[in-house]
Amino acid sequence: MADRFTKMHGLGNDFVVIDARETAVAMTPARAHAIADRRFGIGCDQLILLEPSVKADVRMRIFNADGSEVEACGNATRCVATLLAKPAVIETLGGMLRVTPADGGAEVVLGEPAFDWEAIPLAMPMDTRDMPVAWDELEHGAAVNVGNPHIIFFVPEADAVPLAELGPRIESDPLFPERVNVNVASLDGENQLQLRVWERGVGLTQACGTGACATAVAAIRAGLVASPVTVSLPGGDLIIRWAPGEPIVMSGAATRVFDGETDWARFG
Ligand SMILES: N[C@@H](CCC[C@H](N)C(=O)O)C(=O)O
Repeated sequence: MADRFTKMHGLGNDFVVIDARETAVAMTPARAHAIADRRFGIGCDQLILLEPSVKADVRMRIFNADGSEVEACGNATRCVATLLAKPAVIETLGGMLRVTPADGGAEVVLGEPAFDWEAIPLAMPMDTRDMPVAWDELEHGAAVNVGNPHIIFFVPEADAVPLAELGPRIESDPLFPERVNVNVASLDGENQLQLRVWERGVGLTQACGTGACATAVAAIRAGLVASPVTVSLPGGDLIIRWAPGEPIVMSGAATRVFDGETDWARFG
């Protein structure tokens, strides 16, 4: 039997989106991992499963390429918003997201960021504005949870950081009981940041929407920039708006690549 999916990306962060709102598709970490595999599967950074929701217009489940099911994905949320093609509320493990499709992309209203060490979560109490931590040249991170956990390092030159080496070490450090997404950012003009992200459960990606949100929030909190902030990632730019006590708003592009058919049974 042919099963349908849509291949999409948000600034090069790519997804296999399965619309299971009418016909259920069983998903397990092993199956998601097999589908995401770029050699033997379809290939993607995240697998996105759309299911019916009793609380919102749709429920969006997010699986990283390693098969782990996670709470949030900013770029995929914009992609799903364009598929829904009208203003909607999307239920995720990380909270309810309000989305509005816009020309070539979408605007997403995420919840308010969390800063308490327990909410990141961290393994021990710590000031999340300026953490007394260091992994080689990456020191004094800031931690923010925007539905999923992030650590952010502000550095003179984001491109110069050996993130492929430091990212996996930090992601799996015991300080982060649920692992962490690792962001390195540098100031790139007034209210502009350059960002690279090592994503939990994936590795280096072309863009990370929640990473852009967490980094902009940490930079605003540190007084480095003012909202709105332009965050430039290897795959393109996102605009992030935020003020203390308010939800984060992210705007950016979303791209439909192709509609495909397969047989989910071949992925276990
Ligand atoms: N690419 C995403 C983030 C996906 C989830 C992340 N890897 C995690 O494990 O939390 C984005 O655009 O936000």
